[in-house]
Amino acid sequence: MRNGMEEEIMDNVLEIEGLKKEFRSKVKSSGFKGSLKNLVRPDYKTVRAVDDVSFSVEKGEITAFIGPNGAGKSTTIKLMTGILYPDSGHISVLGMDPHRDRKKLAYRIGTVFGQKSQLWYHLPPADSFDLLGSIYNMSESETKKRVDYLTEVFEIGKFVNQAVRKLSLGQRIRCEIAASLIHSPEILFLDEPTIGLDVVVKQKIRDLILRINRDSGVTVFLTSHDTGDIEKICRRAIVINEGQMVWDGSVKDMKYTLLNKRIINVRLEEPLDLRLEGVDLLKAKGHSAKLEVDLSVTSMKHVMSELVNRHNISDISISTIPMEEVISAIYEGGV
Ligand SMILES: Nc1ncnc2c1ncn2[C@@H]1O[C@H](COP(=O)(O)OP(=O)(O)OP(=O)(O)O)[C@@H](O)[C@H]1O
Repeated sequence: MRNGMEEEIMDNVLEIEGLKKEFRSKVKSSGFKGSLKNLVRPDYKTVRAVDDVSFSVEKGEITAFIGPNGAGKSTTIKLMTGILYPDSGHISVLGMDPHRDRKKLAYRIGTVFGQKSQLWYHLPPADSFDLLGSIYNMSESETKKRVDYLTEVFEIGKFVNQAVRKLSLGQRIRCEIAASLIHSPEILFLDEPTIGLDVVVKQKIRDLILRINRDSGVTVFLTSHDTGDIEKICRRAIVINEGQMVWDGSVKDMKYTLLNKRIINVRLEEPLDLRLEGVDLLKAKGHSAKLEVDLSVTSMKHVMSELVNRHNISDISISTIPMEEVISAIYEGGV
C-alpha cells in the first residue's frame, strides 16, 4: 500500500527542481570590420535562459506560465517536453525524464505551439487527425471514436473537411487543439493559444480548454500574454522573469494581496474634494472621479467614510487593480 508521501508524489504530474539552462550565442559586431571579426574571431555571450527554476504541478491543474518576452518560458517548456536538455536540475514529467524518455512521453502529452502547426497545411484537418491516430498507434475505430468526440466538442464539423489553408485562424486553432488531444494526453502544453483571435473566438477557446479539463482531467500548462486567458481559465500562475521565478501562487492572490490596491469609481452630486494619504486621484471629469487606494497606507473603511461625510454619492463601484497592471508590476520588480 502506498503511504501519504508517495500519494503526494504520484499526484504531481510535473516536478521541476533547480532547473538551469544557458545558451551561448555570437555577439554580432556591425560594419565591415565587425563582419570580418564575426567571421574570424567571433565574441560570444552567455544567456542564462532558465536560472534555478523549481515548481510542481498537480494532476488536473490549469497553470498559467507567464513572463515578459525573453523571460525563459519557451525554454522551460522545451525542457519539459524533452526538446532541450538542461544544464543542471531535475525534471520529471509523468514520472519520466523528458529528454531520455522523449518518445514514450510524446504518447502522453499534447502540445500546441502558436507558430508551429501539427496539421498538414494542404490537407483537411480530418485527414491530419487520421494520420495522427496512426502515428499514435491507435486503431481505426479508436481514432474515429475520438475524432467524432472532439469534432462535436470543438464544433468543427462544418470545416473539418476543408484544407487547413482555407480555414480562418480561429477555426485552425480549434482544429490544432483538437489534434493535440487525439491521443488523449494527460498533460496539454499550450503556447499562446488565443494570440491574434477576436474576443468571441478567444472566449470560445477558453471555454473549450475548461471543458476538456473538466471532462477528462487533463492538466493544462499554458503560456500567454493575454491577461484574459490567465484570469478566465487559470487558478494558478507561475511568473518568470530573466530566467527566475518571481511568483508562484493563485491568480486570485496575485490580484488581491500582491498589489494591495483598490480602484474606486465614483459619481457625485458635486465635484470631488478629497485629499487623503494613500489615495491617488487617477481621473476626474465633472462630477465623476477614479481613485486608487493604497491599502498599505489607509483603509477602505476610512476612505469610504470620508467620501460619505463630504459628498452626496450618486453611484460608486470598487474594484481591484486590472490584471495587466498587477503583472507589469511583478515584471518590473515592484512587488
Ligand atoms: N536557441 C537559443 N540560442 C540562444 N539564445 C536563446 C535560444 N533560445 C532562447 N534563447 C534566449 O534565452 C532567453 C529566453 O528565451 P525564451 O524563448 O525561453 O523566452 P520566452 O519567455 O519564451 O519569450 P517570448 O515570450 O518572447 O516567447 C532569451 O534571452 C533568448 O534570446
